[in-house]
Amino acid sequence: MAYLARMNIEFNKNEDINKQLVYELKTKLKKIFAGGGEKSAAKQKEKGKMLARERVAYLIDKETEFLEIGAFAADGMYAEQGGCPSAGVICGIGYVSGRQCMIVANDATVKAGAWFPMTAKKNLRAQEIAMENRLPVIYLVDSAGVYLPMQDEIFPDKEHFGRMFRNNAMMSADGIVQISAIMGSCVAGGAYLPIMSDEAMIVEGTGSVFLAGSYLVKSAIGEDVDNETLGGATTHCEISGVTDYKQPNDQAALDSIRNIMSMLGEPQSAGFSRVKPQEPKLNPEDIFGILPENREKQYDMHEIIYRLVDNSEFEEYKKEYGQSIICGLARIDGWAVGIVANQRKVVKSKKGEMQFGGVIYSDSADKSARFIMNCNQKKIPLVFLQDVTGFMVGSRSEQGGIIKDGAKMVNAVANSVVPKFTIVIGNSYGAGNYAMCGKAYDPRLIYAWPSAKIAVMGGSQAAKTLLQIQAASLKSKGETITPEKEAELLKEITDRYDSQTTPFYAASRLWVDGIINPLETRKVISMGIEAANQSPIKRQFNVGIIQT
Ligand SMILES: CC(C)=CC(=O)SCCNC(=O)CCNC(=O)[C@H](O)C(C)(C)COP(=O)(O)OP(=O)(O)OC[C@H]1O[C@@H](n2cnc3c(N)ncnc32)[C@H](O)[C@@H]1OP(=O)(O)O
Repeated sequence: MAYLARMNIEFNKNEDINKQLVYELKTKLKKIFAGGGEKSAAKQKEKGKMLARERVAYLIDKETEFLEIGAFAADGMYAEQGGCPSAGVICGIGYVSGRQCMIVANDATVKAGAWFPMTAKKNLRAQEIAMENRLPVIYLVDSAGVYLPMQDEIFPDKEHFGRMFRNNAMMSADGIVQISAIMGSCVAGGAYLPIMSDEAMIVEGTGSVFLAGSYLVKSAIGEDVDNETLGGATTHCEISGVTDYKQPNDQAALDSIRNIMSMLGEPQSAGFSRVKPQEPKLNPEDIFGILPENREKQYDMHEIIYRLVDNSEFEEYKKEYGQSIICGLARIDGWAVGIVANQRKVVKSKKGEMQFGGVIYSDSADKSARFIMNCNQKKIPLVFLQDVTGFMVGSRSEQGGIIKDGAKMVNAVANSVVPKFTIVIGNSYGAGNYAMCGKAYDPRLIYAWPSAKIAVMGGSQAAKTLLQIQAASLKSKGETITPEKEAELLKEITDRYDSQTTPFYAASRLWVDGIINPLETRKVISMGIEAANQSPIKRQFNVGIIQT
């Protein structure tokens, strides 16, 4: 009874804190959804324009989900420039006339939709998702081009603005549909994008598209001309032939896109297995009470898995072996998935030794590599549930060949041809982030729970490591570090690490596609597999050279 009472107290405490984190997430999102603010929104409205989020809401099918990508992009990154909510562009997967597509909508309330460095990263991520899944792309364009004060960070490099048009061309050649609506000023860099789409429509009176606006034309060649004459709907639909359809207002342009989308031919199918979806038998709301409020504490990851999968049924692979990672088959919203999840409670190794929770050992890496290969063989999409502190360190582990077993797992993850989805539940530290399909390993989608922490190592670990390096360096010069200086340094490093380890820090830099309420996890994975199912696997699964 005492144990149960203690469990209840823990459960309630976890529940309070995890629900509070979700509340904070919603509050932050609400602020971000306000874009560039009321004054700026009113200016757009005066021109008769809809706001970017209103356009997206009007475009998508009623009562369908919109899976937003990068809502937190750039959050807190450009304070000096007055901020750049959602990096000034709304991106996400939505349903238009029954078809899943990628929607990219510039937010003109944020510096006239000009591109900051994170705007480029986000646009390219949206295109990457579209390309991998062969999703049609709808661009609702309203952009002043490069954010001029930061041009050196946006303009010429491979992952900068120019890559967008390169991708437009490559996608078009690859048969991926792209439709654009010019719904505001599209200047310079902003001008190519719609015209490189398959077809572009333009809104009369508010839409304009030109390589240089009236100010630049005046300074470059001395011509006095207004923006409407330079590149308005009449110029481009009647004189230049640059745009394909003239629309009287935003609503008409969006209706026209819906009409075009309704006529697309059927997509191909990758043939992933799906049966009738079932809700989990165990209540997903319990996750709030099971997930410890503190990232150091243990819990049984099985309990989370049972609350994410259909009918709470999980076919566990090598259950008794390499237990610090849990592998197994299940269904999520009807889709067959192979789950690879870090176990966060202490487990026993095959030799009966205790293994720390959240740590990858030789046996668990070896098991995971084989399970991942199996899923590739069977065309089953992979889902990684991350709560990992890294690979096991120390002489015993090194002598046991942890590097070669870890390399095997990394190899299998990197070479997987089935789509991969990653949910960062708790810690995502060190090479554990890589082996568990962090952003560098091409997950089709990667989302974090508000409880996530992403860094090369935990704050206090990093501080102690750095301190030892510094102390050794001083010692080699015949100096010592005072206890006061040591304490000051420890605090400074821990604070910096802690501030950089939050899910918000990660999401603002697009290390993850977003932060979600744990209850949204099934939806994210299901929509992700539905998208991936439109892109047949082209490559034969083959791992590189692995050490046995
Ligand atoms: C990629 C390549 C090859 C090239 C490029 O992209 S170069 C970029 C060239 N772009 C321009 O020259 C556009 C300049 N902007 C404009 O002409 C106008 O802003 C507009 C016609 C696009 C929109 O006019 P609107 O009256 O609706 O909005 P503004 O009041 O003018 O602007 C709102 C807000 O945004 C700032 N802004 C606008 N464009 C840029 C930009 N390109 N870079 C930096 N900042 C920009 C503008 O200063 C204003 O800021 P505040 O709200 O802080 O005053």
